[in-house]
Amino acid sequence: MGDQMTVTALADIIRTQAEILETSLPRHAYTDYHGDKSLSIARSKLLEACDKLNHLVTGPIECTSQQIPGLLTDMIPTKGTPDVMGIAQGHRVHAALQYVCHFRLASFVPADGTPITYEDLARAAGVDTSQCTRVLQLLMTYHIFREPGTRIVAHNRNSRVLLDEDTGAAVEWLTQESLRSSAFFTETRAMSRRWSTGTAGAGSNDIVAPATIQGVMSSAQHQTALDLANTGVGQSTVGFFAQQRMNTETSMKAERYARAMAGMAKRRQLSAEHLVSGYDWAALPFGSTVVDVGGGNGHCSKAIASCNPSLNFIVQDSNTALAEEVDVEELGDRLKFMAYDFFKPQTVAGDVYLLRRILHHYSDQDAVRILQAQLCGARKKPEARIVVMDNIAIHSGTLSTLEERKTRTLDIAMMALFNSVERNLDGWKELFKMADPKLQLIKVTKPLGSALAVMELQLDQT
Ligand SMILES: C[S@@+](CC[C@H](N)C(=O)[O-])C[C@H]1O[C@@H](n2cnc3c(N)ncnc32)[C@H](O)[C@@H]1O
Repeated sequence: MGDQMTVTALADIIRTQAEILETSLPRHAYTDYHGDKSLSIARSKLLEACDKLNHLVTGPIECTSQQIPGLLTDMIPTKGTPDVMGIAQGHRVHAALQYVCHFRLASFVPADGTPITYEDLARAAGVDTSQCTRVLQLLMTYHIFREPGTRIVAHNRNSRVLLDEDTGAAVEWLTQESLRSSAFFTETRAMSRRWSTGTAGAGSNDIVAPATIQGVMSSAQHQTALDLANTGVGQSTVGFFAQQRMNTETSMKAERYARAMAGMAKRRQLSAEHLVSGYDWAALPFGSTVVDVGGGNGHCSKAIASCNPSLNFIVQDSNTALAEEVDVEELGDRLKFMAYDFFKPQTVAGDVYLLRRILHHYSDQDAVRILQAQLCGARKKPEARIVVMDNIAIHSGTLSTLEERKTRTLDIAMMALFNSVERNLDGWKELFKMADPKLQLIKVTKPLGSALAVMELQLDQT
């Protein structure tokens, strides 16, 4: 769907696709298409057309061509999302959400949809009534909370998701740490460029740092925007996770991060159900052991184990506190937790080493170290597989703009948080080759509705 389409042509697409969804699915359940590909396609066509329509009607900026001569005609044909100024102000909305999460406003609004006055809500949350009202009224324009009468507020479908502890933690983390890291995004890039010693990417104005600050410089070059936002120049460059073990505040952040990850995983596109369907677990020999590396609270292993009674699972993670979270009692001895640092040589001789949502957090250099550590285990059994479930970045223009936007957003998040990257298939192949030239990618599957692909790897024994 190009930018050349007319408003009415887009409206026609919207009508056709909307009718397909409305006649096939219950109201408000347009994501519940249960593996029906045609409904999934109808939904994505509908959303794509809405986005294009919005873009076309809004234009690049909310002003008239008289105010800025030539601007509208120059800019409408370019690819992009509507209203540049609007996008540039997105952080105001994030600030409002941050406020709501910090003061737990959602928890004081009755969950059953009955309203509460702004005054009562503010009193319960211990905040200023006027501030709280202004914050909520902005969010209402984004369909988060509703105002069913004068000076009262109630939950709607969107605001209610904040009541879920994990989802609430995800929104809080995104609007706090993650938002802060975004604010330092360009500064971090500029800093590492300025302090480069004149090699790749350095410009003629680059400063060669004096020897006295070499230590700070080399650590600063590896700093992420998140490090800079949290600790300042040259401080704590050992990475987000390690940094979180430093004190009470950071351990609280670590807990919130873990919860936030669980919250993100609750989105359908990241559901563990795609891992269950995306790999032929039933084909593994009876009694096989799946090693869930960086498996967190074991929710993925639990989902696979429930459908594959002949398999055993070892969930490894550096944060063993996560093991407390998920009830795995019904699986008995089939699922065990183990403290493990995935940069250290793997000691368990498993049949499958599962790395789900691990490698995309790391630069190529560190991701190679993680893979090589797992190969120490994989070499113990000739048939052992490594299964990587992660995002595969798409080539520009191959999917809808909305799908591409998700991948590109994640890519920037990875750069800001971890100095890492969302890899396309060639990038993944290159990474595997760097880990070991004998490590072969034997299968790639992308389950319907999943944001992540399943990549199966095996060491070539010849
Ligand atoms: C994004 S979560 C992914 C969790 C799980 N695999 C999933 O797909 O939901 C990353 C996990 O890696 C763990 N982790 C981080 N650094 C680690 C390390 N050095 N060794 C082992 N686990 C680590 C974190 O505690 C967290 O549980």
